[in-house]
Amino acid sequence: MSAAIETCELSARLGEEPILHRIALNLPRERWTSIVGPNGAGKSTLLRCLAGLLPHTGAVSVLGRPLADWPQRQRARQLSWLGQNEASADDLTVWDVAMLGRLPHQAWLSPPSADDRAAVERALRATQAWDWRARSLGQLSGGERQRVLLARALAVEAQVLLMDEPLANLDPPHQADWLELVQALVREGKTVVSVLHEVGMALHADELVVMAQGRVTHQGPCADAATHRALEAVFDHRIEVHALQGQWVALPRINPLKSSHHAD
Ligand SMILES: Nc1ncnc2c1ncn2[C@@H]1O[C@H](COP(=O)(O)OP(=O)(O)OP(=O)(O)O)[C@@H](O)[C@H]1O
Repeated sequence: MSAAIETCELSARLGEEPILHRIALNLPRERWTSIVGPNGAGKSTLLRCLAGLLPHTGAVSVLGRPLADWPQRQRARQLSWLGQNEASADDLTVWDVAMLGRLPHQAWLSPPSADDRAAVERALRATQAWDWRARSLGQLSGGERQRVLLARALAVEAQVLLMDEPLANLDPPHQADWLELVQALVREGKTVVSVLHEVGMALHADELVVMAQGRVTHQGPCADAATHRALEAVFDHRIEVHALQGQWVALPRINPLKSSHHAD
């Protein structure tokens, strides 16, 4: 299957600091890929490079075309972005925030079309944010706000969605909703690439990219034993991957000596 995103010798710096080191990736189309790894591994930096938000060296191509060759608006229609702790205008209404996702579809200063309004409604309903559409973003809780930002990313109706920590602040039912949403997007033929700290959630993806110290240490299907071993290794064997009721789960590995006082 052809790649949604390919990188070759991708390197990036933040300030003077080299952060990503010659990353080669091939992320399949119509699949969900999760990027995991310890704090500071460079996951967000990689995702920002894939989105064209950070200067880098080496090559990145999206849907078979080098990132730099895409006209900006066209790229913004094909590549949707949900960032981590994004600053957004608190006084905008939820409806207006979601409508920002339609900007790449709109002519300069023209009002939203019926298609734009329909896409925004679908997106707000999909994240159960529709009832808040007249409220301002600043009046929402962290998790509610995250669902509105997710709706904005969905409203783009892009072919490829890049999401950095999309589960931040979401309670368990809404995390499960997010999983179903991503699976539905993939069934529709979209490609999703997410950075996730919740390893158990990441294991629901089709593919896993494991990162440490600015490098990819493993890429493979989530169901593969080799992927599980790479995951356990990158987290210093402080987690163990097990099968449970048809799902993969990551359990913390607790040192019995250190925790023995709990049993006293
Ligand atoms: N402005 C900066 N200048 C230099 N180094 C930076 C800068 N911003 C971030 N870094 C460093 O870059 C590295 C990669 O950061 P990045 O946010 O990509 O990691 P991450 O894997 O997403 O981490 P986390 O899991 O903690 O979110 C970290 O070691 C971080 O300290």
